[in-house]
Amino acid sequence: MEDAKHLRLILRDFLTLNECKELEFIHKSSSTVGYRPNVFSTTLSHLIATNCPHFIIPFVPIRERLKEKVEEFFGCEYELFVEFTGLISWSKGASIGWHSDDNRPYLKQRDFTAVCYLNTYAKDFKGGLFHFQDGEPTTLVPKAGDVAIYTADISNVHSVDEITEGERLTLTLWFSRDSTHDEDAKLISLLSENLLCSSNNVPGSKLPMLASSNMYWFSPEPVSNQQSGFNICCARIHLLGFDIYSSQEKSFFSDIMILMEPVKLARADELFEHEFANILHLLQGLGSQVSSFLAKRIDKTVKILLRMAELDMRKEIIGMELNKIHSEHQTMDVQFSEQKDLKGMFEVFERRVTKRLEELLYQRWQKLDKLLEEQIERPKSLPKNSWSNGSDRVLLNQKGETRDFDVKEEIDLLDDSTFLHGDREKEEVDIFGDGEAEKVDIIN
Ligand SMILES: O=C(O)CCC(=O)C(=O)O
Ligand SMILES: [Fe+2]
Repeated sequence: MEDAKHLRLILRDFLTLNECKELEFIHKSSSTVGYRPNVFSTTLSHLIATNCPHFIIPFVPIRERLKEKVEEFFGCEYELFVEFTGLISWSKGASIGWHSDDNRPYLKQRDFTAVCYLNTYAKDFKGGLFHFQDGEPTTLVPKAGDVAIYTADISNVHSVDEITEGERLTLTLWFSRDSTHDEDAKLISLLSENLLCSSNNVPGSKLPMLASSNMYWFSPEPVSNQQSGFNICCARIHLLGFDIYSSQEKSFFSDIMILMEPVKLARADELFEHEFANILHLLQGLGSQVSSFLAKRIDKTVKILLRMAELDMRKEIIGMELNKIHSEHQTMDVQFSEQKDLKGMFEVFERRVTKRLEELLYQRWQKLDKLLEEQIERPKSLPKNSWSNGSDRVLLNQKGETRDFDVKEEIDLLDDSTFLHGDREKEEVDIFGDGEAEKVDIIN
């Protein structure tokens, strides 16, 4: 970095692994689709908007420490302002070509960048190496805890290789000398609005808001050989070691209605009491809801929860794998004791467990995917005799005239077993029995 033309600073182990894990947990439970394909982000304003402001707590000391480092390294005479803070994850297929971080007119306020790596190249993902176009170092290999700090201008043009496997996670901050771009000011105003709107007396007011319905992941994994979409929320709930319980359905995967119906959160044989509006809501509630059962300090709890969840999931799979190996090879003990290279043996076992973990999750996701497709394809028909004639629904025909809908006979002109008395809002039917198809909107 000693090159004055390319001011940059690489700090090793700036964050502890626990800090990395904690931020990862927050991202996994709260992220939303990002600014580009295969990118997810969790911004602080998103956390406030979804009623999870407590998740900001772990960011605060990290932001402060980073700001001090940046001010010190660049010899800033005046205080800097954090312009943006976000957790950003890139999954397979994401990359970014040569650019500087202030390369748009609306980004000119960005003076310095800090990228904290929250997970590790080769261990958690493949691809995703960072390169500077000029000067030293040329390539950075992301490692959990390390930070890269550089100026946001053209003296630090950089790129990131395409992710080829796994998910790469960073905490990215931009700093500005311009106080009008102070992220804190925006956050404080959002927080005060949020406080004004929520009442502590209302039960459940501390619960997260519904997530946006675009929390969807279109996985480019070759597993299903197609760009199939599956719900990242389910995947993430399971990755975090929890289960979903629906009072409507005994078995979670028996019906995709779970996306639309109230659900509860479960872990092992513990069922948490609160009922969430749907699975998206539950995912957001995961951190805050469970934490209140266990401890007051959210940051500590999240760490504990994360570790428990990981251990549980691993333990379960290790147990299953061992049983399988045992039944496959009655002579397992002999085989193992013959192994001299214990480390090698452990690595093989680890790989096997990890592979099994991935397979299991994919199986679940694929099953869910199939159910989702079935649900979409299944016509929403109701048996004719399940509704009574003389309905008081109001119809709007193509001419814009409204009239009461007095059902005599409903003819399925589309031949798709879909009748007006499904919950479709538009249908083409011969509603008055004169052989003429009418396009109608149902008003209520
Ligand atoms: O994640 C990184 O290593 C850098 C990302 C980057 O260049 C950007 O978001 O502008
Ligand atoms: Fe960049």
